[in-house]
Amino acid sequence: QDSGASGVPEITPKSSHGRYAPQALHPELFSGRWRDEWLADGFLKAIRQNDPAVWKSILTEHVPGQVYSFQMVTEAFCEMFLEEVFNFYKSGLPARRPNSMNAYGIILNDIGLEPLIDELQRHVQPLGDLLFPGPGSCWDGHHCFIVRYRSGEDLGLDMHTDDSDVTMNLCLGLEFAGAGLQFCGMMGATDHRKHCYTYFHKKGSCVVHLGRRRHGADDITSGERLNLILWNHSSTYRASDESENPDYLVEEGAPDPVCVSYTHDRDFGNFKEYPAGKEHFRGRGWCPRRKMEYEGFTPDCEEEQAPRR
Ligand SMILES: O=C(O)CCC(=O)C(=O)O
Ligand SMILES: [Fe+2]
Repeated sequence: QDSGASGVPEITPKSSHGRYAPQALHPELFSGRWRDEWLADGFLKAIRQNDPAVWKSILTEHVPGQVYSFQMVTEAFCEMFLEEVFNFYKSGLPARRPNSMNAYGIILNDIGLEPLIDELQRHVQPLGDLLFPGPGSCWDGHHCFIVRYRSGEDLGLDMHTDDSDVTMNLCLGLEFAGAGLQFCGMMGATDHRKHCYTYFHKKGSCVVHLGRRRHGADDITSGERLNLILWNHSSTYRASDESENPDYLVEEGAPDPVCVSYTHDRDFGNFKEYPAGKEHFRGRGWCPRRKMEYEGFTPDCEEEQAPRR
């Protein structure tokens, strides 16, 4: 966790489970039932008819077979949900941070929203089956959190892969500029660090991708952005050989600068300047894996520490 970094609030490893709901502004969010009027028309129709052709009709395919988006909720829902999130921040109740990379987010299960997210996962399960049979099938768990970006706090998110089988990333608002979501290759593929697509968030829209696809968010250049991130887990898939023994191939060439990660990469500094406050990551990366380096690879640091993975 980044708790040592300056300006980052103290992280309390406790949750506010059960303590927040009684002071909620919108108790209907805590009932575990999605109201029809919260959902975008097409998404509601797809849930009701549950026909692959209807699901397909609501999707935009950004990267063939890999990155999709659809309108998930209404703008009114986004506003109401964020009112609740801001009310939680105001309550001063403790919230664990979603992961080491998001210093200002909150885990939704911790504030009593698990039933709502359980139902959301049931609603999107047919889409998982349709788009990504295997990682998108038999979901039996999730990790769901809010990410928040604004001036003086986090602005963007370093390149990474998710601890998720299929990720859904829903933009809730507010108003912002910048913040392209950059997609690169799959973990372990020859083009893991080659750019493939830049997605621009739209309020109420949800982008869908495999957790193992490298991605990261450009800095916002103004405004404030909050997204709901749903990491869908399938223990059936995780027990499969494909998931347990994934291929890892030699990188095909030098990475695209947009795809490098200061947290994970051994050659970041050859392509970009380490951001202020992140210099301590130099020499601590693991990517590319040893013996899997592209021709001409050199680390950005003479004294690399032992690989962590
Ligand atoms: O900020 C975004 O849109 C990306 C967030 C993300 O990739 C994550 O939290 O894992
Ligand atoms: Fe992510």
